[in-house]
Amino acid sequence: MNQTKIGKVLHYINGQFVESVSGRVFQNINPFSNEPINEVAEGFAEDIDLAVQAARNAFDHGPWRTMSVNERMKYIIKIAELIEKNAEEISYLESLDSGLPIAQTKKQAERAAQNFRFYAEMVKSRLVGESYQVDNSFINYTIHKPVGVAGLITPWNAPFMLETWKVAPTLATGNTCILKPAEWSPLTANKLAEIIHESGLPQGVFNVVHGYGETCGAPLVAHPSVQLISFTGETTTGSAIIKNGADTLKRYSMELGGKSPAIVFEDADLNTALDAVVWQIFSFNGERCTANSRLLIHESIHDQFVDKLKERLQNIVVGDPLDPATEVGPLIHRVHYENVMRYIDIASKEGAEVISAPIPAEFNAGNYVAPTIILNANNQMTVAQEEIFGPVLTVIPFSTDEEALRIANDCKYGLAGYIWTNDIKRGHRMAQAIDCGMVWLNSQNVRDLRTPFGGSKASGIGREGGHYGFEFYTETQIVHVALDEQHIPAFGKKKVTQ
Ligand SMILES: NC(=O)C1=CN([C@@H]2O[C@H](COP(=O)(O)OP(=O)(O)OC[C@H]3O[C@@H](n4cnc5c(N)ncnc54)[C@H](O)[C@@H]3O)[C@@H](O)[C@H]2O)C=CC1
Ligand SMILES: O=C(O)/C=C/C=C(\O)C(=O)O
Repeated sequence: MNQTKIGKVLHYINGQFVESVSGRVFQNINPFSNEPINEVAEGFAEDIDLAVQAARNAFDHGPWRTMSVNERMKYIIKIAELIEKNAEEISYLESLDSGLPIAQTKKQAERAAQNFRFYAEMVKSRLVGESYQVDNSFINYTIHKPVGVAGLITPWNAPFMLETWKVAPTLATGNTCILKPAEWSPLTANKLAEIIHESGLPQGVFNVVHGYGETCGAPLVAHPSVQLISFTGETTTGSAIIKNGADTLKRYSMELGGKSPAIVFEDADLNTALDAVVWQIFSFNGERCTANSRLLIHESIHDQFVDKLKERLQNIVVGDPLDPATEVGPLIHRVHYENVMRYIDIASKEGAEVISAPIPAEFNAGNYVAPTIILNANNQMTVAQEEIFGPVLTVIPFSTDEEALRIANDCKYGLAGYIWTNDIKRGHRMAQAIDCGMVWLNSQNVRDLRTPFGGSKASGIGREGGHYGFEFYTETQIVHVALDEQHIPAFGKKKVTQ
C-alpha cells in the first residue's frame, strides 16, 4: 500500500512543537519494509528538563488543578471526540509505524477514545472520599488531590491505546505530565499531541518528549520535580527505573511482562477455546503482554487440539499491516525480530518440535516471524519461562488439575491466566489458585475498564483501571475535625515556681 509522506516529528513542550535543544534526530523505521518513514527529534536531559519545568509551572501556577471538575472534564471529553474524529488517521499511522494489522489498530483507536470518556465519568462518580465519625467528638474525612507532575513511559506494542490509558487518568485527576513514548513507535504519540493541542488544553499540562530509554526516559525518572512514574514495559526496565528513581523518592505504577497460561481442560467447549487461544497468541502479532503464550492442555485432548491448531496455523493471513484482511503483520523492529527468532532456535536446540506457518516471499523485506507453535515442550524450557513477545505458542500437556496449577504457577511472571472448563467448581477453584493479577474464565481477554488491570510477581506493581488507578494518581489527604471541647494536656499552663 502507498505510504503518505510523513514529516519530522517534534517534541511537544509547553504548548509548542519544538526541535531538540541539541538539534539531533533519529530515524523512524517502517517494520514492513525496513525503510525510513521519517525523522524524529531526539530528546535528552535538557529537553526533559524544559518539559518538566513546563509541567511543574502548569501544575503550580496554572488553572488546571484548581478548575472545577466539570470544566476539566470538558477538555477530557473534547480529547475523546477528537480521537474519534481522527480515528482513521490514527489507525493508519499506528499500523504503518508498528506493523500491527489495521483491523486491530482501528479497535485500539476506539478504545483510546473510551479511555478518556471512561475517566471523565469515573472522576465524577468515583473519585470520592470517606468519612469516619468518632461518637460526637470527631468527624474525620478523606479527600483526593492531584499529586503533581507525572512521567508516563510507554512501550511500542499497542502504543496509542497504552499512552491514552495513562494520559486519561493523569489529566482527569488534575495532574500534569510528560509522556515519553517508545522510540520505535513515535507517530501516534505525536498525533495525540496534535489532538491535545487542538483541544485547547492549557499549555504545559501535557508534554511529549521523544527519545531513547537510557538517554531520555532515564532523566525523566531521575528528575526531582517529577513525583509519579507510570511505566509499561519490560520487567528488567521496570527494575532499572525503580533503582534510578530511588534518590528522588517517587511513586510507581509498574505494568510489566507476562508469560500467561491458558489451561484447557477436557470438558471445555473446545471450539471456543481454540478461537480464543489462537487470538490470544497471534493478535497484536503476538506482541501482547496478556498473550496466552503457554498453552497447558489436558493430555486426553492434546492431539485433537494440536491438530486443529496446526490447521489454523496454515490459514492465518500473514500480510501487509495496512491491508484490512491481514491477521498477522511484521514485528516492530529488526532487533526484536532477531530476538524472537533466537527463541525459536533455542526451542529446537532444547528438543522441542517447532511448527511454523508459511510466509509469502513478497514479505521478505519486513520483520515477519511466522506464527509458530512449539510442541513436545515442558515447563522448564526457556520458551516456557521467558517472555518471547512474538507469535510463538508453547504447548505443554498435563494430566491432573494439580499438575496444571503447578505448571501455571511455576514461572516468575503473574500477569494473566485463562481457564477453559465447563465444571464451575473447578473453574473457580483454579481461577483463585493461579498466582496472577487477572483471570478470564471461559473467555479471551475482554476488558471491563472498571476493573483493576495489572500483574503480580515479576509482572508488575500496583493496579491501573477503574477507581483502583486513583490510589496511584491522587494524593489521599485526611482532615480530622474536632466536634466538641478538647481535653488537651495543658503543658506549660501552670507557672512553675522555683
Ligand atoms: N503489563 C502490561 O500492562 C503490559 C506490559 N508490556 C510489556 O512491555 C514490554 C514490551 O515493550 P518494550 O517497549 O520492549 O519495553 P521496554 O521496557 O524496552 O521500553 C518501554 C519504554 O521504556 C523506555 N525505557 C527503556 N529503558 C529505560 C530506562 N532505563 N529508563 C526509562 N525509560 C526507559 C523505552 O524507551 C520505552 O519508552 C514487554 O515486556 C511487555 O510484556 C506491554 C504492554 C502491556
Ligand atoms: O486493556 C488494557 O488496558 C491493556 C491491554 C494490553 C494488552 O492487552 C496487551 O498488551 O496485551
